[in-house]
Amino acid sequence: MTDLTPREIVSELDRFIIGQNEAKRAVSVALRNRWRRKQLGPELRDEVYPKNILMIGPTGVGKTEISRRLAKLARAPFIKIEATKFTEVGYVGRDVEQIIRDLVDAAIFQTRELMREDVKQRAHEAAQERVISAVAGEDARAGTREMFRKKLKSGELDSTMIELEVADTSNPMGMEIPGQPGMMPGGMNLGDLFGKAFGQRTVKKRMTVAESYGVLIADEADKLLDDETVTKAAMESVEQNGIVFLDEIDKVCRNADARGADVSREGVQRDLLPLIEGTTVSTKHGAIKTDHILFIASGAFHIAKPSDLLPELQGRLPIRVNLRALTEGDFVRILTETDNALTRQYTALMATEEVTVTFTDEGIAALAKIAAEVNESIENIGARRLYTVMERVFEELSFNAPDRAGEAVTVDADFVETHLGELTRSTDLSRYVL
Ligand SMILES: Nc1ncnc2c1ncn2[C@@H]1O[C@H](COP(=O)(O)OP(=O)(O)OP(=O)(O)O)[C@@H](O)[C@H]1O
Repeated sequence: MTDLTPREIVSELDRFIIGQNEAKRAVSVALRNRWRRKQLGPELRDEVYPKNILMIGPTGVGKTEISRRLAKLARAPFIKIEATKFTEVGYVGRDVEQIIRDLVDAAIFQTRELMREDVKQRAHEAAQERVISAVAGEDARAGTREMFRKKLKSGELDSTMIELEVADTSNPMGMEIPGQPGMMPGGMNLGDLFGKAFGQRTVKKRMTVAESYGVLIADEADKLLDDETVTKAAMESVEQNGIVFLDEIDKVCRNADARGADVSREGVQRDLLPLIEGTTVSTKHGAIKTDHILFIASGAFHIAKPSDLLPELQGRLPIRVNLRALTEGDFVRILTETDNALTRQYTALMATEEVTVTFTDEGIAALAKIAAEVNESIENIGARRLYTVMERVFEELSFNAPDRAGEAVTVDADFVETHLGELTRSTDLSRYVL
C-alpha cells in the first residue's frame, strides 16, 4: 500500500512510460482510491468497490507496462493473463478461478521477497556469525571471533573456502516437471510436501566466503520468516491490493472475428464476471474474496467494440481509457528519456566490455525513424519494434565487443545506416529480422 497522491503516482510512472497520460491518470486514481478506502470506517469500507479499468489501445503502447509499474509502486501482487487462454482447445472448462490461485502464488513469492528485505539487517548479522563460525570454528573465543569479524568486513576473507550447511532448495526427487518448477500437476508443491514430511532438508556446500553471503542471507531471512506469516500476509495483500491484468478482452467478444465458436468466447466473459463482481475463490492456502481486487482489462478493439462485451461486464469496467499509437517522436523519447531507456541499457552493457558507446541525436533520430517505418510497412507492434531495431544495430558490436576493449563507438546516423540501411530498404528482409 502506498500513500502517494495521484500526481506523485503519475510522475513515478513518467519515469518509465512516455505519454499515455489518460491511462496514467486513471490508474493513479484507482490506486489512490484504495488508500482512501483504507481511511474509511469499517462499515463503509466494505461497501466501496474498486472501479475497474478498460484500457483500449493497439499492441505495444504501454498498457501492460503502466499496470505492471503501478503494481510495483504499490507493492501490489500482480498477474497478467490473456482472456483468450480460456478459449483454447484443452482449456475449455478450465476454471478462471485459477487466475486468483496464480495471483496468490505470485503474492507469496512477492511477500517473501519484501519481507526478506525487511529482515535483511537481522539476517545480515546472523549470516555474518555463521561465516565466522565456519572460518574460525564453532567454539572460537570471543576475541578470535572479533578478529575474524574485522577481517570479514575488510573483505580479507572473501576468497577463503568454507563449508556450510544450508537449506536444500533443489527438487528432492530430482524430477523434472513441466510447467512451473516444483509444482505437481494438481497444484501441489513438492517443496511443501517434502518439507512437511521430512522437516527442512539441509545440504553441505563448499563455497568462498564472498559467494556464501547471498546464500546465507537468504537462508537466515527464511528462518526469520515462517511460512505461515508469509502466507497470511500474502493472502491479505491479494484481497486488499491485488491487481489482475486481463489482456485481449476484445478477443472474447462475439464480433472479434469470423473464426472460432462465439459461444465459448461469451462463455469466457460469463465465467470472468463473478470474479470481477466479487466472489470467493478457494485456494490451497484458504479462501480469497475477490471483491476488492482491481481488474484492468485491455484490448486493441480493432474489430469488436467495448459495447460488444456482455452488458454486465461493461458495467464492471466503468473506467475507459484510450492509449494512442506511438509516433516517431515518442520513439525518440522512449529511447532517451526513460530511466530504463534502451540507449542507457546498451551503453551500460557495452561498458562492461570496456567499450564506450555514445549516441548522437542524429543516430537516435535515425533509429526512431526506422522503427516507425518498419511498424508502418510491416506490422505495428509499437515500442516493441525498438527492441528488434536496437538488437540488430548492435548485433556486430555485441559479438565483437570483447576484442574491442578500450575503444569508443559513436552511434550516429552513419552507424545506423551502415548496420540497418540495407535491411530497411527490403521489406522482405526486414520482415524476418526487424
Ligand atoms: N509509452 C511507452 N513508453 C515507454 N515504453 C513503452 C511505451 N509503450 C510500450 N513501451 C515498451 O514496449 C514494450 C511493450 O509494451 P507493453 O507490454 O506495455 O504493451 P501493451 O500495450 O500491453 O501491448 P499488448 O496488449 O500487446 O501486451 C514494453 O517493454 C514497454 O516498456
